[in-house]
Amino acid sequence: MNLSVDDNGVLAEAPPSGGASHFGQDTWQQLVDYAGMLEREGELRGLLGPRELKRLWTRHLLNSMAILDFIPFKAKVVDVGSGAGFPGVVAAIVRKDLRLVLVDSMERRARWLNDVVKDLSLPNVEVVHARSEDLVGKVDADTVTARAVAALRKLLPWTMPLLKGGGSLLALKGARVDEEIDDAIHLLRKYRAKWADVHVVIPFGTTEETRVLEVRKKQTNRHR
Ligand SMILES: C[S@@+](CC[C@H](N)C(=O)[O-])C[C@H]1O[C@@H](n2cnc3c(N)ncnc32)[C@H](O)[C@@H]1O
Repeated sequence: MNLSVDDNGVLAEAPPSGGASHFGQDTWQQLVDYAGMLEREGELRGLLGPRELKRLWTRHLLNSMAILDFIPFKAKVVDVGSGAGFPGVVAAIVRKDLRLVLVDSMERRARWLNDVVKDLSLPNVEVVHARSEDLVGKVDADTVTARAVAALRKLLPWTMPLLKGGGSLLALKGARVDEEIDDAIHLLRKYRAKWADVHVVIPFGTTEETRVLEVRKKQTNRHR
């Protein structure tokens, strides 16, 4: 692991090399600026513990990128339980074609997310302070994302009603994702899942496998 001490004496993981040529200079600079905000304020504002700062890039920023290839071009994305901004803020920075709604039920986290949007000038992001359950009938997303929010059996009722027919839930999951799927089989049927698939990804700049659970919602029947 590559650690560095910043101007404020915070011990944090350094960004991986090659980011600017992979993502483009401006995008990479925004990611570095976002990491800087988290290093300065993340612990103070109750977003990340000191242990997490030591793996801010690999465990959080780069890990969040695992979902990006599964989001359609120009999709409307709802990130449920964004917290510090994972994966929603990372998606907004790297994929400028997307429109993102970052949802968190905790007011101080919604405030943090609004500060990030303002400081990084992210025009494609809206922050909503709400429980995802309260948004049913108010949003119609192509993609819903979630990381470290709840086990699938809880997540399905919170997220599937926010999706339009043919849309996908993309959840970053740990190694026990298959058990979570087994545990939620009856709910997959109830919430009109067409299929569920696990994509194993090694995100840019990391060496560890990450699992992206994709649950595709059935198309809505059209009556003529
Ligand atoms: C463990 S944190 C994970 C945050 C972020 N996704 C990450 O990966 O670091 C879970 C977040 O989900 C939020 N949350 C929990 N239940 C929620 C719900 N029903 N609707 C919206 N947000 C919720 C919490 O406030 C918290 O910020």
